[in-house]
Amino acid sequence: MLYEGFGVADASNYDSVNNFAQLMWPNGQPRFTDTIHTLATQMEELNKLIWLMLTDSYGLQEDSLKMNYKTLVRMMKYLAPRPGEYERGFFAHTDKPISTLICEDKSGLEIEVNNDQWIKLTNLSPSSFVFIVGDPLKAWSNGRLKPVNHRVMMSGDKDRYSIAAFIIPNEAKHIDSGELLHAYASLSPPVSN
Ligand SMILES: O=C(O)CCC(=O)C(=O)O
Ligand SMILES: [Fe+2]
Repeated sequence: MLYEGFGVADASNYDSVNNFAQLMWPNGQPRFTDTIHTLATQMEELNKLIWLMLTDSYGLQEDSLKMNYKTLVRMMKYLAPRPGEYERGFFAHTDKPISTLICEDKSGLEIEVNNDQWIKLTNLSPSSFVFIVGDPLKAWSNGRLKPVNHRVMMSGDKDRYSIAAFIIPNEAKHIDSGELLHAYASLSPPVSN
């Protein structure tokens, strides 16, 4: 198997992580719970900060990007490919959550910049996080924010580990920029896709 991963739903909620841990380890696993909960809380904070930077860069109020969400943390492992091979670890896609933060221990994440032209994100420091715009942010921004197509490609002889925090809307809801369109009207035109 080249790829495996598991996710913890609502991971910034201590009880939710604890319930998950008790399913996996009936005697509890406080260290796991503390680690995942702390990680999720901090990744959620970082995400909030980036949302603030987005609204601020459009000259909008802080609360104009107001969506109820939960944070799902997923830990992933990609096995090294056969020697000399360049192998797909995760198919090309855009993210359905509002936004995603990813950190990786070894490069592998690639983004599509033009039709079928891929760039590998390299030289990320171990403490770097990649912010990925999800499909709902495209709707929210009326096409200005572009959900980037991304994938994971594996090479070399080391396995790769990554951790993602997915910011998932609480309920399926129709997102459009609605009354914000007026605020956007004075901004640059929407990005065409
Ligand atoms: O493992 C990664 O770095 C990316 C995974 C990913 O894009 C996803 O789970 O949506
Ligand atoms: Fe993704």
